[in-house]
Amino acid sequence: MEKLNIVKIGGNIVENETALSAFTNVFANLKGKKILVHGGGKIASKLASDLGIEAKMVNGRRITDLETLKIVTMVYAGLTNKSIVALLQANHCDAIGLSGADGNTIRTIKRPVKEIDYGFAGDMTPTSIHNKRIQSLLELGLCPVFSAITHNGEGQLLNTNADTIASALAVGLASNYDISLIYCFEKRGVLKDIEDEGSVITQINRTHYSMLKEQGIIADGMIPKLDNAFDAISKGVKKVIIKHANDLTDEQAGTTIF
Ligand SMILES: Nc1ncnc2c1ncn2[C@@H]1O[C@H](COP(=O)(O)OP(=O)(O)O)[C@@H](O)[C@H]1O
Ligand SMILES: CC(=O)N[C@@H](CCC(=O)OP(=O)(O)O)C(=O)O
Repeated sequence: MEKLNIVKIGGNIVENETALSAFTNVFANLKGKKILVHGGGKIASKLASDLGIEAKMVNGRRITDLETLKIVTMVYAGLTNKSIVALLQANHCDAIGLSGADGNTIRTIKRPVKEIDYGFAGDMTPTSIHNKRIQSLLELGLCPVFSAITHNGEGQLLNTNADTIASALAVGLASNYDISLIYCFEKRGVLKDIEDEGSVITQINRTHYSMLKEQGIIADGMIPKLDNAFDAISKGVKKVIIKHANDLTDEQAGTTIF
């Protein structure tokens, strides 16, 4: 099977001009078929605060009311997505920026209200990913760049966690490609001690993860990231790695999920 790299970059890289420029340069030069997924949560929270709207997060997920949905759509599917595409184009990577509504590439359902009402948050279903459409973009030689905005097929935009989008794309395309799913962020990998960049856990399985979560060593945004990573591995994705954005091409770097 042909190889496909699906790379996700987090908010700390996206909001840092120098880091983003260095990352897009390296990503643009990756050989073969590739997809980029980006977050931008920090920029959205800052803009919301500037506009007098308080960002509300529960378990690493944003509560997305109607006003917040407008902000995240402007930030993720607008400025952030187009800036990244322009940087990739400047590096001779033929990128095309997408929300899930574009080409109906990712259709989600509004998260049902249980104990918490997450508002306009979109959840994946087994048929969310339009693999044929995405495959045809890849066959055209384009590099799809996905923002964290999806749609429900009935005119409603929805906010979907970017780690989840990357994992769902990898699972959805796993029958067509030999996939490496790479989560890039601002640390060297999953760390035993969050203050020590030298304490990278090189390999992690579910049992080890549960133990470290119980001990509070793995916390915050790393929990949904690892949940998505294990979900991908259990559903046929060959390789899932969490690493520093500067280490994208370093095969030895980061934490491998198994
Ligand atoms: N054991 C750990 N190792 C590395 N990062 C961790 C760990 N526990 C918690 N974290 C936190 O998880 C964050 C990554 O999640 P998140 O902020 O959602 O990143 P992103 O925007 O890249 O998806 C890191 O910035 C770090 O603060
Ligand atoms: C529903 C939900 O939580 N969506 C995320 C989407 C952006 C994201 O995932 O950004 P990072 O990768 O930078 O965290 C949010 O609005 O924060």
